[in-house]
Amino acid sequence: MEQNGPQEPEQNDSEERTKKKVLMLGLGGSGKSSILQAIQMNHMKVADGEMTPEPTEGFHSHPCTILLSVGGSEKMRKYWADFIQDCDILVYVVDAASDGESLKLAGEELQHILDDPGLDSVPLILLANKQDLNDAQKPHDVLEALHLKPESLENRLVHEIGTEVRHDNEAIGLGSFETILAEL
Ligand SMILES: Nc1nc2c(ncn2[C@@H]2O[C@H](COP(=O)(O)OP(=O)(O)OP(=O)(O)O)[C@@H](O)[C@H]2O)c(=O)[nH]1
Ligand SMILES: [Mg+2]
Repeated sequence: MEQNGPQEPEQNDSEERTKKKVLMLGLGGSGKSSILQAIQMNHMKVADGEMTPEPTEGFHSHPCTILLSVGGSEKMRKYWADFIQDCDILVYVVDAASDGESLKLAGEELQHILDDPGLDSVPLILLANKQDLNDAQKPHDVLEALHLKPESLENRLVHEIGTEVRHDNEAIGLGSFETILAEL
């Protein structure tokens, strides 16, 4: 196909391979897209404050990280397993204010993923999102409510972080999330 616009810069494959691949999963409506958007907005705010001529690139193209989020509807969950190849860090987002049934389902879906041998010993970051809501459970209680097999957690690093994203993209907890990501 004929290209009118400027040529895309050639992708440096070896550079891409050194980036950590972070897979973000979670049931539909848990807040994955909101979290990604808030992270991108925060990076741009930093760029504005520093009078950088161009906005800082969003989290998707963070220098050391490729963050991939996959939809969590029932239809999309069938494809989760297709994305876990070469995943270095798994991020699981849970609506901490959801009812017992939804937490149970969130736990079953995560257990299914953790049972995949490809994810053996891959670190897990649990984001207990929607902490702003009155009935939100604390991160550790959310982890307990997922009823994961103890052996699934024994052989991997697990971090639990409470997060909240407001409509104006004001976000709490994402700073700790990014710090942990950078350290893993
Ligand atoms: N109160 C509150 N609402 C949130 C928070 N995070 C996300 N939401 C809301 O929850 C709804 C679902 O958020 P999304 O970010 O679309 O969820 P998702 O995980 O990307 O959902 P799928 O793409 O369907 O898998 C939206 O209405 C968000 O505004 C939060 O921390 N607190
Ligand atoms: Mg989404």
